[in-house]
Amino acid sequence: MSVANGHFFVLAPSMAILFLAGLLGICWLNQRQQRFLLWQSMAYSSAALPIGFQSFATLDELNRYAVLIGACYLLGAWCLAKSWAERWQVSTRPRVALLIGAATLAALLYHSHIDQDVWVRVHSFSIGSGLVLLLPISELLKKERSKDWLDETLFWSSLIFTVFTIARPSLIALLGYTDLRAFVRSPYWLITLMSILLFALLFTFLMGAIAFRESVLQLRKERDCDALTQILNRRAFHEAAQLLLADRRMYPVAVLAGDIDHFKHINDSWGHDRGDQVLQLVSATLQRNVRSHDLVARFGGEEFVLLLTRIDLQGAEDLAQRIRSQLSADNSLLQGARLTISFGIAPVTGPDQLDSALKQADELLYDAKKAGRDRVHTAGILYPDLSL
Ligand SMILES: Nc1nc2c(ncn2[C@@H]2O[C@H](COP(=O)(O)OP(=O)(O)OP(=O)(O)O)[C@@H](O)[C@H]2O)c(=O)[nH]1
Repeated sequence: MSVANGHFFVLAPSMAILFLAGLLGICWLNQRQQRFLLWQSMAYSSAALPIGFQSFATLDELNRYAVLIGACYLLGAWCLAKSWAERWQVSTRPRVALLIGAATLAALLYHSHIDQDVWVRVHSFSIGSGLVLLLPISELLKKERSKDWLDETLFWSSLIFTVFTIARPSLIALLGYTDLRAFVRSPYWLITLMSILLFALLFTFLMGAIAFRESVLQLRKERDCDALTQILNRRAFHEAAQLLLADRRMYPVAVLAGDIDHFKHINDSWGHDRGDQVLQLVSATLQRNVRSHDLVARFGGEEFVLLLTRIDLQGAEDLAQRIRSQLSADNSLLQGARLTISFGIAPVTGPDQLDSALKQADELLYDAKKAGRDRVHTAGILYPDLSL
């Protein structure tokens, strides 16, 4: 690559990095949640400008603007560190980063205006940027890392890039490329450009893939979960229940239909917000009492459904009674009043029979309400008709 090959070719690497910056910026603008995309976009923009300038500059101009160029690269390194930190939820230690930046700029100033030495400048800049990148990595090492393969790849790529940033001048010197007189046409600059471009592509791919997966997970959660209580909604319950019921090892299975008693009265007396808190308390209590392979769902209003696996009807009834007594003992939300709930319980004998089991549990729940509420009615047991 040389200036003689035309302006476009010389500017191609910086344009490519600017293009990636734009791409990441657009991705961030679309949902404005994953800020690591924004920081990465800013990192690429900060690096693309000096790369473009250096592709044209003479050695004399490089000496004159060394501090400005260094400041842009350092800012880019800090933005990239910030994007990793944002993803890992760690600090970039801004004060330490500022100190490293100041020391690097001082070295660049000295070796560009007092004792001109391009090699020392190149080394100072590489070490300074590398140390800034190392800050979030060292913070991440203090806490437990995610075992997810994309996050693991991001961590190792970040570490390799940081080590490479620090050691790049020495590595290129090992190849014998130490002549920096015609800087922009030197093999040093070519190798540097190519490696920056490759890493920029790698990080764009990784961060893009992480952002895409997060968005899909978020959408799936919004589709499957009730917004207020964060438990399954009716549609997701049916989908998950069919999967569970197809596994013979899960039997015996019982379905519980639960309904908070006099919920309208709770809303009317304590307000709708308190009603919402009661719904959250009930769903938390239900979840606390079931096992990991059981299902808890809100079917709407104050109506909940549980699918309990590897449990007989007696066990399911004991569990419903336990939930009932835990809720009525908790008077944190309804001072001076008891929070009660009624349940109907029916067995499920196969995937095709879920709907009829739900219907039966609903009828038993209706009977429990009629019989005075705050009680559990289980299939196969005759209860006295208290409504008479
Ligand atoms: N706070 C709150 N209230 C809700 C929500 N969804 C439904 N409701 C209210 O829940 C109440 C349900 O009232 P009803 O169906 O009469 O039931 P109930 O008062 O519990 O009576 P029983 O079930 O017979 O004991 C209605 O007033 C709805 O407005 C919600 O998401 N939040």
